[in-house]
Amino acid sequence: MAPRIATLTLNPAIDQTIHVDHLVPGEVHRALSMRLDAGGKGVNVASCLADWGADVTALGLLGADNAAPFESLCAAKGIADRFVRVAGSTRVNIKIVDHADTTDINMDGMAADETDLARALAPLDAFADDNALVVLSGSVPPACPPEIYADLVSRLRTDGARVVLDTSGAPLGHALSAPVLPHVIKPNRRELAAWAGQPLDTIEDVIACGERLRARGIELVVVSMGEEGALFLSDEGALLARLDAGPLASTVGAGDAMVAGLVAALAQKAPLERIARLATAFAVAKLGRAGPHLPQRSSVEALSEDVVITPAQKCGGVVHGEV
Ligand SMILES: Nc1ncnc2c1ncn2[C@@H]1O[C@H](COP(=O)(O)OP(=O)(O)O)[C@@H](O)[C@H]1O
Ligand SMILES: O=P(O)(O)OC[C@H]1O[C@](O)(COP(=O)(O)O)[C@@H](O)[C@@H]1O
Repeated sequence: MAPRIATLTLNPAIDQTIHVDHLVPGEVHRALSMRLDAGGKGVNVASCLADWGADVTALGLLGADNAAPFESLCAAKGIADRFVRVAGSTRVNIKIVDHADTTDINMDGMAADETDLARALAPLDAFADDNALVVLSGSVPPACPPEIYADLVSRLRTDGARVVLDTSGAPLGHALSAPVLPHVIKPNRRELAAWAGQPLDTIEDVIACGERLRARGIELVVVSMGEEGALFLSDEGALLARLDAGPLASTVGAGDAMVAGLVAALAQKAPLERIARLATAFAVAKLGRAGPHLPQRSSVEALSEDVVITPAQKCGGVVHGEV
């Protein structure tokens, strides 16, 4: 039986993407176009999984004053909307896209009190069992304890659920030093370096750091590295996966699409190479589109066949760090 999939987004965002020709700090710009997308990490993961054809339940907190884009997204894609509405507005994050880069300006978000958080998490109690796959994604709202993911991982794993974690900063630090660890993590290289407290300049550095985490008991460590691709580390080995992207519509949400792809593969109990292919195909497919959307499933499958997989031994060798 296919696992039931839920995403948790405690700090969602409406992404306001503004296209300009050439961004110059300090200058006045004329926008070429603007769009608004319901976003935030778990929302994007749910959206890509729904495009893939998976049944997915989205949990978290939404500001009641501007919940409409999230409601439309869930309705359009058949995502089960279990978000709790709270007084106020969900943050708006600014994404400035020019000919070369995407510049992100992310807000803190609405403060959430204990009652809000308890209400947002309550549906997980009924959801989490040994056939559940739960994705915990993104930053946490102001005033939310940074240990929240560490505590949740323990609670979900006690109930038998498999847990994928994609966060950064203090919430990641707490989750990685807790006694009970997530099954899967997907930091990007910068987030992993911040956790390690040292630069990870080479692929060997990234592998060594990922292997330290695996040695502590995380089953699958995926480190995304932008256009360099991503590293996938499990007890099946270490793979580097990469695919040239076509014209980039927006890099926002590429990491979330990658998480969606690895969840899609985990739901199929796929081996490591298939996980790496599908996760990379999801990410690259998303890069061609603005907003957290994928093309039809057959196109994503076709991309997955084109992904270039290199055993990590060939790109530097597996390094086993200290526990
Ligand atoms: N310019 C690019 N060319 C090819 N693949 C890319 C590019 N940018 C991102 N990707 C793919 O998307 C994945 C996630 O992107 P990344 O920027 O590392 O994540 P995040 O959004 O979490 O920072 C990468 O591992 C890679 O597979
Ligand atoms: O929760 P955070 O870390 O503040 O990030 C939120 C932002 O990240 C996104 O989820 C995109 O994330 P990725 O580009 O890492 O996939 C945006 O939709 C959102 O604005």
